[in-house]
Amino acid sequence: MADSIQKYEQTHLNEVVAKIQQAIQKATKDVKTAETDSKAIDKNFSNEVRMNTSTYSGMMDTAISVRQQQQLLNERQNSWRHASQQLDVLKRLEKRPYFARIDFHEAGEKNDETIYIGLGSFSDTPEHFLIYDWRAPISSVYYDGKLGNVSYETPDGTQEVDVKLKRQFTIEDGTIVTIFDTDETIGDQMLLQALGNSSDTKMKSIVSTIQKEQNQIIRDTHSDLLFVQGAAGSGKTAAILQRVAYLLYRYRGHLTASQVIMFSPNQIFNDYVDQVLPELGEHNMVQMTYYQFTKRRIPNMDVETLQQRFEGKTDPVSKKIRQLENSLTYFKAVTKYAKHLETADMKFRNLVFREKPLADQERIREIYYSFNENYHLGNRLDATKETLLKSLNHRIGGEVRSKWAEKAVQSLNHEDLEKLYGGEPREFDDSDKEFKFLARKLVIKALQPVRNAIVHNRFLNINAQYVHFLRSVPHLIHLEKFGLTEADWQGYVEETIAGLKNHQISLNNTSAYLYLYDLIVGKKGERDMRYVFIDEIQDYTAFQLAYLKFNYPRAKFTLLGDLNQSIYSNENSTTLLAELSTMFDKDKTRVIQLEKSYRSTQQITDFTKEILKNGEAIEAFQREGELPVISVQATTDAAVKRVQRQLVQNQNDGESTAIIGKSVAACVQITDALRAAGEKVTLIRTENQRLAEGVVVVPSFLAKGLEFDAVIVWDASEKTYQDEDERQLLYTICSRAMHRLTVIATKQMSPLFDRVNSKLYTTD
Ligand SMILES: Nc1ncnc2c1ncn2[C@@H]1O[C@H](COP(=O)(O)OP(=O)(O)OP(=O)(O)O)[C@@H](O)[C@H]1O
Repeated sequence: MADSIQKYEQTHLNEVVAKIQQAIQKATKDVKTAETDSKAIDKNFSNEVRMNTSTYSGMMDTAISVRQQQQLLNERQNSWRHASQQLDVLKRLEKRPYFARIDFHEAGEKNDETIYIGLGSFSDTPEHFLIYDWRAPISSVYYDGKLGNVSYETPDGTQEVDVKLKRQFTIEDGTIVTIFDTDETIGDQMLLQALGNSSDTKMKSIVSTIQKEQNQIIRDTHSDLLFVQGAAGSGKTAAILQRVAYLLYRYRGHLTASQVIMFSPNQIFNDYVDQVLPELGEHNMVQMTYYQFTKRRIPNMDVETLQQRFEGKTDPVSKKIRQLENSLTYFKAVTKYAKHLETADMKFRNLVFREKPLADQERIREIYYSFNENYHLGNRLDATKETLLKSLNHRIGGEVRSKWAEKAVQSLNHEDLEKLYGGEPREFDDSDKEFKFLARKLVIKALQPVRNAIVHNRFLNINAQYVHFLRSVPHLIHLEKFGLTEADWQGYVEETIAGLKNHQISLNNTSAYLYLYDLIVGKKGERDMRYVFIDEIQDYTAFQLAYLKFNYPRAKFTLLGDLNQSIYSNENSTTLLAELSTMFDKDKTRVIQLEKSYRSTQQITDFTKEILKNGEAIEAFQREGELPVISVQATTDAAVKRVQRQLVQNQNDGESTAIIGKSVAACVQITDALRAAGEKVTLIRTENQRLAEGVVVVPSFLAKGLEFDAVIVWDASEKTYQDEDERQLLYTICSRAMHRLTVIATKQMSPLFDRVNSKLYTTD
């Protein structure tokens, strides 16, 4: 790059930085003023607001003045919040004000325009922007096209511009380090530089190098369902995190981070991505795993964990049963069954008071079915509750005259009496009235648990109801279409009942159980949630997706996945796609395909994609590295030694390493062996652990979505990976590596590598 350009840009940068610094000074003052103002108001509050509650007008005055002070305080606090947010943005901009410049000509305008793009916007006068936020409509031009005519979307419609220059900068502490002029979407050089960095325990934002297809994902505002199918490492996760930031900016004032929820594969992944939005100056959205989403609603059950699900039964009948439970057919069966409950078969529990039924199941059933057919499940239940509460109130009179109440009043001590009288006047005409007063209070208190039980639907027998549903399945679904007999199913139902008795429930049953409960109580879902993101969609079932859609009825969905990375191999991810298309309006569905893989070197991507049978479409990003190594050792001991040698080499080359085993057991095996040999490694056993620095050992199902400089695949032997349907799992594991991949086996390599061209790896 010519020196004159470098000089020009550095001078411009210096001017901008100087203005930012001025703004920082002013913002710092504003924050202080707002702080002092708040304190002063607080002080005033105690000095000036006189509490006068002796007369009605005095009370009014006091109330008005409290309110005025409160309003003042709120205003000051708002301006404080605003000023400190502003200061935050400015401080971020001071270090790295922008990363790009574009020059363009807008149709109808006299002159060309130059704008600089950074993490936030900055202007010295209201109309004069020195930096544009990367999410501003015009910034889209930087990501979207080449030089020449480019269109971009604004809230007022599509605009055309003629782009004349696209320039990228790397800036460190106020100094320009590199400048690239480019006519590519985002010049490869800049991307190369970004991708050359080492892995980290936290994911970083990618705003300066967002690719064209990723930009489409980020800025889509029309689709109700945005489905992103992309190869491992194609930046799906990166793109959606920037998408959240974009949406928060685009709908500022109407959308908050709490109205955006992201479902991620496991807690480790949540932890891995939780810095991206703060780095972009935004609050994190709500983040959850599907397991957490369901588990919080049935705290007294042990819901099947990721590990149990991963290591679950693989016999043919269990597989078929899972296929059935995963399907939309099953979801519809629950819906149909619930509808049927409007006319018959609801299960109730007795409402018990003092060991006798206050209303027994029969009576409750009578009430429940006494309402006409216009009452649907939710309002039928509400009406039942109302009737039950009324009869509870009628009951009070009777109980006041009961023996137990009389006895209870007689045994009240002084302290109890004080409590029962509370602040109420104690003058009674006669002792009978006083007795009734006290007895009434005692009865109401004693009936409170029953009242709570009614309010909280505890008279529903949801467990029995669910079992009844399971038993009804053969009447609702043609089992033979799923290759199952009635006996297969009944066997499974018995197993589930036994589990429920021990407070154990599978994730599939949890979904159906909760859905049935929601229908019975007429739950309408969280209508406030506006955007739902689901990462690694291939690991969800159609049932779960339908249930999430039911839970967030007004939200737009962004689903990301790679049908080649389905790790619960026995579930069929292509059916998922077909079922998905029936759930959303076709006109409002958009599918975006990402084929380029950015995570790994060309050598690693070329190798991993050959593990797949249909991996041709995956395109490697041209970044050179060494060939993957396959190493088959004669004994386990030798294999462990081979791992140790690799660790030394990785460490010498500054590559952080993850050893990925298939199951927890395999990970424990290698961890123990390495520790016995004096190595320091961190074993990640459960999803609630955090990623640590240094060497980590991770089971495959927890490595989802993560990446590491170097990956050692532990025990890729024939005995470990044999099944055709483990191909995708192996692909997922290998595709976690950014720069170096070592595959280690004992005795015999897994046949799943047979189709990989031998030129694509070396052996030792
Ligand atoms: N435009 C980009 N600029 C810079 N880095 C990028 C870009 N796109 C993706 N990356 C990087 O590539 C790596 C892989 O991205 P990401 O984890 O989002 O992929 P993914 O599609 O979610 O992968 P997987 O399906 O394997 O979980 C990350 O390190 C990410 O930062």
